[in-house]
Amino acid sequence: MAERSGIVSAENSNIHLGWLAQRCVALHPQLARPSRREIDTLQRSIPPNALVSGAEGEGVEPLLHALEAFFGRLALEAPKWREAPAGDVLPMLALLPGVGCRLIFARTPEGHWLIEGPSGTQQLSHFPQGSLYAPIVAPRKPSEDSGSAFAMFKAALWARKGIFVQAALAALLANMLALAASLYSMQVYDRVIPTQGIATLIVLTSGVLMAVVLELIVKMARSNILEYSVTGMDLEFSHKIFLRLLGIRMDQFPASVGTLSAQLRSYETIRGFASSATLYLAVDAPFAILFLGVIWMLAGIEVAAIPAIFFVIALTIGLFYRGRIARHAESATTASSRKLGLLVETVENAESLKAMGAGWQQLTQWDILNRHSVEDDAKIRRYNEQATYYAGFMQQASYILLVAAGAWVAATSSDLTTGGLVACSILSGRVLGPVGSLPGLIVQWAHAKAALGNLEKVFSLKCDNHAVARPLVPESLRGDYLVTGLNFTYTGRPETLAVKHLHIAAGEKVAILGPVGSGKSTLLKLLAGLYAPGSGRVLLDGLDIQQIARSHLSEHLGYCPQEVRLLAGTLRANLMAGLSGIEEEEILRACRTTGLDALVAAHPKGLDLDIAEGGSGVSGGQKQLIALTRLLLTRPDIWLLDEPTSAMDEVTEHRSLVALRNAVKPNQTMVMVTHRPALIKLATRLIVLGATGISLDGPREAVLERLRQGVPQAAQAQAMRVVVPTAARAMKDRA
Ligand SMILES: Nc1ncnc2c1ncn2[C@@H]1O[C@H](COP(=O)(O)OP(=O)(O)OP(=O)(O)O)[C@@H](O)[C@H]1O
Repeated sequence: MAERSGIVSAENSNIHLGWLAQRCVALHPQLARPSRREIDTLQRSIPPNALVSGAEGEGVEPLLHALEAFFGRLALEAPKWREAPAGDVLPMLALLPGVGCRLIFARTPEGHWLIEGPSGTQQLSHFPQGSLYAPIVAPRKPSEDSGSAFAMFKAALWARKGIFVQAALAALLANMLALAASLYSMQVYDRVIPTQGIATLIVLTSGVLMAVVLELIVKMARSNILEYSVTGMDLEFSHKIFLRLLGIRMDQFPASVGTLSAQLRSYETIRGFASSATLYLAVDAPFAILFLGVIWMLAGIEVAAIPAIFFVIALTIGLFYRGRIARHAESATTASSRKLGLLVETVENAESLKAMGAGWQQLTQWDILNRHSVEDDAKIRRYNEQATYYAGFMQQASYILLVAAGAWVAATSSDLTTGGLVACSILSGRVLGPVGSLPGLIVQWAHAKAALGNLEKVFSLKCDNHAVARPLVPESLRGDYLVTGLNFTYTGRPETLAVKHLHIAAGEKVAILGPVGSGKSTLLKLLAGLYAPGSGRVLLDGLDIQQIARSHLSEHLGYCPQEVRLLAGTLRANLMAGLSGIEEEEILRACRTTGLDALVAAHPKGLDLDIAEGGSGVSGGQKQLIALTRLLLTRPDIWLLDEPTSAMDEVTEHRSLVALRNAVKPNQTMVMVTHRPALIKLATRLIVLGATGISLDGPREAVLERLRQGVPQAAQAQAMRVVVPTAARAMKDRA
């Protein structure tokens, strides 16, 4: 990276990431525009003095980091900063001290630079000293790693092909140098001992020692090169896999958290295989042919044939064990994933298990799974040992037979000298050496293959904005929903929801009612774009919601889940999750509105009170208060609430409803799922779900009246028993 301390002067107000994003997308329409919140977060990470004079580069690092993240978010190639503009790679991004962040578009025939900023275009004859420039380059082809785990690994290896070529060259050199040792022995036996040539011995020994030292250096260098690239791959993989996890569409999420985490961790096994020393030994295997060639030259084909035959036999035995080892490795990997799943489930539900006295069931399952994985491991170990013993036996037998054949050739003809025989015996060890490492390699390969299969399962899950090349980022969202021909089914379940036609106009306040399990939450998740319908469409403002960028939906849609889960950290961090630039006073104001201030005031740490993973240590009602307060802080355009007050007492619920009533603007759409009569008061329209989809839909009073008169289905009537009379009474009271 270029020297940066030269960047001085100017104001941060001249760095407009919003404008820059717009221009970049105009230049490369295939780029996905980041959401306003993402841009805002990056903009805030740039200190005010990022390009300010006298600060001697202070603030420049965060600016460059922010721009790097910005380029990454746009899927542009990382900026490669230069100290001079280049006419042949325009347009370029320019950080101009005293001017700001600009785009250089062209150079006029008079030699002036045409630059563009948020307030328009201008010409500059020269740039201020200390400016930095980076070309804006979109990737030549979309990243290949989105399809499968294998494609991701392949792309990462391909990107580092230069390093592997270097490693292969180092292997070639190391093996050529290894030849020197065997040829040295030959010269000592044939030339030095018969002639007592001590001077020759000293020269030869010095030469071969140098060769051996060189071999060591080359091997160390090779190992360092590979280690460096493996570390880089490791960071890349873990980042991409986590990103993939974050992108999985919610209806695709596997039911077992433990199994999913085990699958995600599989990459560690693959990484272990890629970085294993045994793999590097395998690189030496092709050189066996070189050594066989030298043996052939020194002793003839009959001697060279012996290590060649044993090489083939050892290889065949290794491959024979491959299938067995692979089979057990696969089932051991599956068992270990399921063990982790069971472990996570047990820890998460420890309280319920204890209360129900069902711990022994988990223990039985644990023991069964454990037995499977221990048996598989034992079998793999046994096969590995057997294969290793066979390989060792092959090496010894090859050595003995080679010496015997060589001695026979030497005794019956003058084609082979004693020195030649010694050299051949050393080289035969080199031929069979890599085969000795084969069993270990097979075991690691089998585990890596099973792990890859596991990871592939995660990669086969559909992501948000699945198959949408360029997710839409509309300027605003009004909240006009149109659902047509919708069908939704959870994997392995009967159809959960069918909605032929549903229109919710922008600004409507809708409550969804219905019996337990009728699909209310599912419908809300479909309206939030968290789930994609199996068939039919959910249109938001006339756009297919699945085509709107997920980050954009998260920014504009306030979704409050039925079961609130909190993140490990502080209360403040939970209230601010995904948000930035919110002042403490604003947080406290929101807390006062919902009544969360009581929790803040009761704790000596206030907003910094610690929250454990999943939110344990906070009551159900408090969790809902936290979720609601956070929702108020996000100031969404559309409100989707799934039983937001179900765990609250009446007073808290009343306060929350007042807060909601004040926060939701008349032109904003609000859809609530509820069993609570109090919440219905906020709605002007009620939708009742039955077993077959929407059974009633209309203005609140009309629907309540219908429900009181007689409900279409018995099950529905039961669900309405609580809601209807109380809500109707409440409305009568009001009237
Ligand atoms: N993740 C899931 N995997 C499989 N089936 C599910 C899943 N979530 C819900 N279901 C099933 O889908 C149906 C509808 O569930 P949903 O949560 O939408 O109902 P609901 O009307 O919101 O119920 P409740 O009033 O109890 O909250 C139920 O039969 C439920 O068992």
